[in-house]
Amino acid sequence: MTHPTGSLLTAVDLHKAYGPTVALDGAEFSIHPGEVVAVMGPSGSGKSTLLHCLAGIVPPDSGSIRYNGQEMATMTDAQRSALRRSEFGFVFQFGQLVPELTCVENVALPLRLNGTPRRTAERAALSWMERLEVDGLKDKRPGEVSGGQGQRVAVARALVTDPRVIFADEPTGALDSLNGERVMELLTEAARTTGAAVVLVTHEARVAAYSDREIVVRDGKSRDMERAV
Ligand SMILES: Nc1ncnc2c1ncn2[C@@H]1O[C@H](COP(=O)(O)OP(=O)(O)OP(=O)(O)O)[C@@H](O)[C@H]1O
Repeated sequence: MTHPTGSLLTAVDLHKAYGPTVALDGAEFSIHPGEVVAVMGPSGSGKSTLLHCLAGIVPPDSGSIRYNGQEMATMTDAQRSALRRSEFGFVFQFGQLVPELTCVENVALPLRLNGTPRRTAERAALSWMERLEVDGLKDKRPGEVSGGQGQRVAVARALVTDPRVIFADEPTGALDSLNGERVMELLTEAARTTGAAVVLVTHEARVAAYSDREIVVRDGKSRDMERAV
């Protein structure tokens, strides 16, 4: 298997084991700029491991991952973490907002970590919070907002650096269906306006319906599903 051309992020023949547990067993992946790809599959099939490998958080035991044509394994740790800070955005199941910071400080955090001055960072953060309809919560702390509101704050934080790829691991997993759908609508709409690609891990067909394409992971192996509609 070779890397497909024209893709932004590709993985070929990924293997990863945790001790005796095989998490990835020859998984493949590719995503184009601006594409929303849902990674589906049963619990324990290797979805999160695939996402962590693609994002350069966990190194695979073997196989190849390329971002923008560059082999991830040949990057230094510093290069990989710079990539995560500037090119990638992350949304997890439980927002993982910093409880001590206000919502606007949380959204501004990735820019602050990249060295952007506070005022500029918070101005950009607020404009993303407006788009995610949570600007009214700017001075509240994560403990004072609802689950759905917190996830929208987390989506704003993932988008604030204008990433090329957004990794979303069960972003609606802790939400009721109405809130979940709103988060998905806002996330995919925002990604389409900025041209970011979205890697969306979910086991819910309703959430995957927001994607352009689905990949099913089973026992660490992946299969590309052509969407009928
Ligand atoms: N850090 C780890 N240490 C040990 N085993 C792990 C670790 N991470 C994942 N695993 C194991 O690897 C396999 C794949 O896990 P992974 O979390 O990738 O699956 P998943 O499809 O995302 O599951 P879920 O839908 O339940 O989140 C599972 O058997 C899991 O127990």
